[in-house]
This record gives sequence, C-alpha cells and structure tokens, in this order.
Amino acid sequence: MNTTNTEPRKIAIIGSGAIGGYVASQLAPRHGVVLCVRTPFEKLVIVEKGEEMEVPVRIASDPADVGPVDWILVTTKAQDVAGAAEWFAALSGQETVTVMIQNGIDHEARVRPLLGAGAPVIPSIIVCSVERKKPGYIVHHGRAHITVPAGGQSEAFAELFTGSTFKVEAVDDFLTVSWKKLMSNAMVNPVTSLTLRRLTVTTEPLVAPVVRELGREVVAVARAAGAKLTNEDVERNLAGFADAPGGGSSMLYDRLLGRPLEYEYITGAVVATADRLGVPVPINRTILALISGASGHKLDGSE
Ligand SMILES: NC(=O)C1=CN([C@@H]2O[C@H](COP(=O)(O)OP(=O)(O)OC[C@H]3O[C@@H](n4cnc5c(N)ncnc54)[C@H](OP(=O)(O)O)[C@@H]3O)[C@@H](O)[C@H]2O)C=CC1
Ligand SMILES: CC(C)(CO)C(=O)C(=O)O
Repeated sequence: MNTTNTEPRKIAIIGSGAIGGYVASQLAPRHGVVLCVRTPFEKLVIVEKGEEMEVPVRIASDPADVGPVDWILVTTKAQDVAGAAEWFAALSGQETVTVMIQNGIDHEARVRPLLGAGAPVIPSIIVCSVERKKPGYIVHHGRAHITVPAGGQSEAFAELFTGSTFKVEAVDDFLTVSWKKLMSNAMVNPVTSLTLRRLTVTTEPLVAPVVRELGREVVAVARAAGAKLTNEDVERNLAGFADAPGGGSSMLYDRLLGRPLEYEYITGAVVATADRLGVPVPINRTILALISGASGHKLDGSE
C-alpha cells in the first residue's frame, strides 16, 4: 500500500460518538468511511454553526460485515478500547495503520494487546469541542486540530485530512503536547462533570483557584515526567476556557447521561504518574475520589 499519496482510502472509525462522528464528516467527502458502531443508528448528522448536514458514510454494527481497511481510527472512550476487540480483528490487514484519537497518555498501550506485535500505531492528541446529543447526531462547538508524533506514517495520516477543516500537525516533542492536553483535561473535565456546568464554570471566583491548582499540580508531574510545561500554560488554559461559550467537556456529557466516566485515563493518569515519580498531587487525588464516585451513576439519585 502506498500511504503517501492522496488517493481515496478505506477508513474505519471505531467509536462513532462525538469525535468519531465529526472526524468522519471531514474524511467522508474524499475517502470511503465506515463507522463501526456499538449502538446502531440510521444516519450521521453533524450540526455546524446551527446547520444540519447528513454525512455520506456506511454504518456497520456487526464485525462480520466489514473487511480489512487501510486505516483504523479509534475514537471510543479510553476505557472502551478492549471491548472493541472483534472490530480490530475484522478490520486489520497486512498494512493497516491504527490511529488512537483519544484523550490521555499511553495511547499505544491501550490498543497493542488487540493488534499484532509489529502493527503500526499512531497516538494522537485532538483539540476539538464536540457534543453527541443522541446516537448519530453531533454538534461541533469549535476547533479542529490533531497533533501526531513526527515520523512513521504520520505524514500519510495528515494527508487524509487534506481539504478538511482539520489541521494535522506532526511534532518532535509529542510528550509535551500530550501532557499539555492532559493538563487541560485534568483542569476542566472533572470540574464540569461534578458541577454539571459548561467551561464557563471555571470563571466562578471560588472555582477558578481550584482549577488553577489542579493545573499547577499537573505541571509539576509533567515536568518530572520530562515534558516542558510551565505555570503560564495553566493561565493560558484558564483564559481559553473563559472564552469558550457553549463548550462543555466529554466527561460532562457522559455524566449528564449517567454513563461511565473516563476518569482513570485523565485524573487517574495524573495521580498514577505522580505516585510513580514522587510528586504530591493532593487536589487531583481528592477530585479523583469524587469523580470515581460519580462515574456511571444517574443524576436523579436513584443509583
Ligand atoms: N467530545 C469532545 O469534545 C472531545 C473528546 N475527546 C476524547 O475523544 C475520545 C472520544 O470521546 P467522545 O467522542 O466524546 O466520546 P463519545 O462517548 O461521544 O463516543 C464514543 C463512542 O464509542 C462507542 N463505543 C464504545 N465501545 C464501543 C465498541 N466496543 N464498539 C464500537 N463502538 C464503541 C460508543 O458507542 P455507544 O453509542 O454504544 O455508547 C460511542 O458512540 C475520548 O478519549 C475523549 O476524551 C477529546 C477532545 C474533545
Ligand atoms: C474539554 C475538551 C473539549 C478540551 O479540553 C476535551 O478535550 C474534552 O471534552 O474531553
């Protein structure tokens, strides 16, 4: 397979929620896209600036109905990767490249047990605010940026998005980009989820200092792990959240629906790394306890 030209490719997206649906909408005009879904739906609709658009994709709910593809894009929540084992088996061919489009760190470790030892895997960091209102109905609140590590198949991956709204950037210091995004998520995802508020909750006078301290703890952990973060990154994030009307977080949307929360891969990853490297993170540890208690529980108190 020649992965460095711009011919149409066979692309499968495992996990067609908010991110998977929006990414599909940007690839479908030029490539053959199949959505590998757990909960079937009839059609994929994207809402962009208030306008609905139906996306021409194939929707498959049975791994027996698909064959090997050029690219597998993984956009489930991090804790759901293992549950998609049958999709990986059906979609993987000799030259299939798998791209992890998820929050958190250690992307490759999540999927490696489901793939052959030498199968190429690209980790990625996505900045894009999207909300799934119901299966197959996705609202894009703004931004469309993906970062991948330089080298390997990353250039070919970036070419898939030619002509789309996504900017795909390949960087040498992927570690720093990963920790910057993890910091952003550790600052807002649990706080929006616990307060049931959108990003503007971070401007509340009593909330902002907690969010700032969550970020500063992550800076200390990230630096111990070798990433180049500073407290200025925390301030930049706070200013950015205040300037994001309408946007929430993926953890807020899950909490509103009583779904399992991705906390182990966000705040949990911060605390686990902090413990390994001997960095104190008391606020993140407290938030981890609270968000773990909220995960998967209904909002009406009925458990
Ligand atoms: N939403 C956002 O704005 C952002 C999200 N992210 C990250 O992107 C990743 C995806 O998040 P998001 O799109 O919000 O999540 P969603 O919950 O909206 O979508 C995840 C999808 O994965 C599906 N899924 C789960 N298990 C399987 C399976 N075994 N087979 C097939 N499909 C499966 C779910 O199906 P079902 O319908 O059955 O539940 C759901 O449709 C996460 O890591 C998140 O943190 C990053 C940046 C922004
Ligand atoms: C909050 C946001 C959009 C960016 O920090 C995100 O990554 C998420 O919703 O999980």
